[in-house]
Amino acid sequence: MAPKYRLVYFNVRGRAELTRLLFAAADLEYQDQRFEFGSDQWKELKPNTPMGQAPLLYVDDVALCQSMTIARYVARTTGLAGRTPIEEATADMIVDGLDDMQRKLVAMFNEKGDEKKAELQKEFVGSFLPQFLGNYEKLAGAEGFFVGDSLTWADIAFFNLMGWVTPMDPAVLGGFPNLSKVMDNVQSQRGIARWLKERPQTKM
Ligand SMILES: N[C@@H](CCC(=O)N[C@@H](CS)C(=O)NCC(=O)O)C(=O)O
Repeated sequence: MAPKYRLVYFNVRGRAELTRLLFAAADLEYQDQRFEFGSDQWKELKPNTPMGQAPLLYVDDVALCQSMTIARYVARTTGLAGRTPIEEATADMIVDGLDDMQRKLVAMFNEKGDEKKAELQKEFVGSFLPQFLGNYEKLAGAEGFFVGDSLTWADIAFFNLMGWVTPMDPAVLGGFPNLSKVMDNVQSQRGIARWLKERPQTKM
């Protein structure tokens, strides 16, 4: 019998959205259970989770935590992790590299001081981002896939993280044709296109 999947997270995109996109891409049924931050439901569940944090993915009775472990597991289960060990490692490299950008974004968004925030933004937009995207542009093929000639979780993870960046500058990928193609490939994938239309409108 096929396993039952239940994803538990807060009512935001945050650290669960990559997994939701993967389920959508594979058209794999799962329960998308959402709590409010600080809710009684979460307070009750927290002590009974492996590390006291969400997201969690329950695969039948097995509880997995750590967002990237969960996403990688779903990518493997759905054939989106790469076809060979070297393809899998290449996809992992792209995904792990995104963490550098994510840490910068989180630091910037969490910064409370106006002056410091402006300084971080200036460094991000003026220096970090062009260099980062320049590297990723070379890693994406002209067909718009980071690995081989078909969609993997690397493409989906890139698309997902760019959701934080494009609201700041919608034209940010203007000079990056391969990366623009990655974005098109992901958002036009049937299951993902449907999820993007129907997903709850929440905070990032
Ligand atoms: N490294 C973990 C971090 C998980 C994490 O920080 N989760 C936060 C929400 S984004 C959380 O569970 N906060 C509620 C709490 O700690 O009670 C992952 O990637 O899953």
